[in-house]
Amino acid sequence: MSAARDEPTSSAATAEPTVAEDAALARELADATGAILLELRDDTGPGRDREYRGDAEAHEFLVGALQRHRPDDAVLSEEGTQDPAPRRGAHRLWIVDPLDGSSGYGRGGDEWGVHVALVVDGALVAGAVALPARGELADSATVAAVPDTPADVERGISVTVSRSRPPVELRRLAAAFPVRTVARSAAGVKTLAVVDGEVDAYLHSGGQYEWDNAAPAAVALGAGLRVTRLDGRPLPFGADDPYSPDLLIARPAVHDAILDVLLA
Ligand SMILES: Nc1ncnc2c1ncn2[C@@H]1O[C@H](COP(=O)(O)O)[C@@H](OP(=O)(O)O)[C@H]1O
Ligand SMILES: [Mg+2]
Repeated sequence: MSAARDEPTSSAATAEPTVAEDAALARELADATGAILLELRDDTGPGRDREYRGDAEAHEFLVGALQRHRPDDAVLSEEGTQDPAPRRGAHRLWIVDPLDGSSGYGRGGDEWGVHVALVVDGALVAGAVALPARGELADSATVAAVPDTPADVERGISVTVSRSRPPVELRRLAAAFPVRTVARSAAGVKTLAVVDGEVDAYLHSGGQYEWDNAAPAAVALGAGLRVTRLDGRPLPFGADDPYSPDLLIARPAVHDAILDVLLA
């Protein structure tokens, strides 16, 4: 994450929000979108109608608020246009998932969230994840650091994975050391389980999009976790095609232990 943009500037012409200001805005808007979703949940019965209304109303509020607060910035939202032309080459691009885990939201569980992230010149600089039904809210600037304690592979590693689409790589990991699998819905729920120290790693493969993982990645990086693709490369953000097939989020010692197995 860039520190240089935190430097104060005296020139109004070049003034741009600081990283801390952008992270605070991400947090404020994730929280406010979450409040709208909680109210809608309480006003509607479980089912597809709640899910579709949640997606649509969260998108409308969140994208409208970003346009008011940051009128010069581009926005990529899961529920918005997928045409890359309006955001191609944008200096500042917000990547948002107004409702991640929407089917769980429709059913009435607590595994869903709101993602708000900012990419500047292709680099992920700020983000926030709200898990309103779980009372959790985290942003990249204020999240506490996760201690990089050693990976005790002999005792085993806990890995959180998609409830509906667990990664095939689990089998290779389980052949190398004991693995405790924790199935959860929603990328933000799984990421905050690593940030909170409840599990050692979040592993996903088989498909995802930048709106699913940009804000979780920003919060994880802010907490000192390592975030990469399963081949060890950093996750790219702001591409024309927002498809983002796989990821691994873990503290560095655990990340090394897992990639040692996956890349062997
Ligand atoms: N194989 C896949 N292809 C496309 N998207 C996927 C996917 N696996 C997970 N996702 C998306 O990643 C998010 C988290 O998924 P999961 O809960 O399974 O971990 C969900 O976003 P949405 O709920 O916003 O659609 C889901 O649609
Ligand atoms: Mg999503």
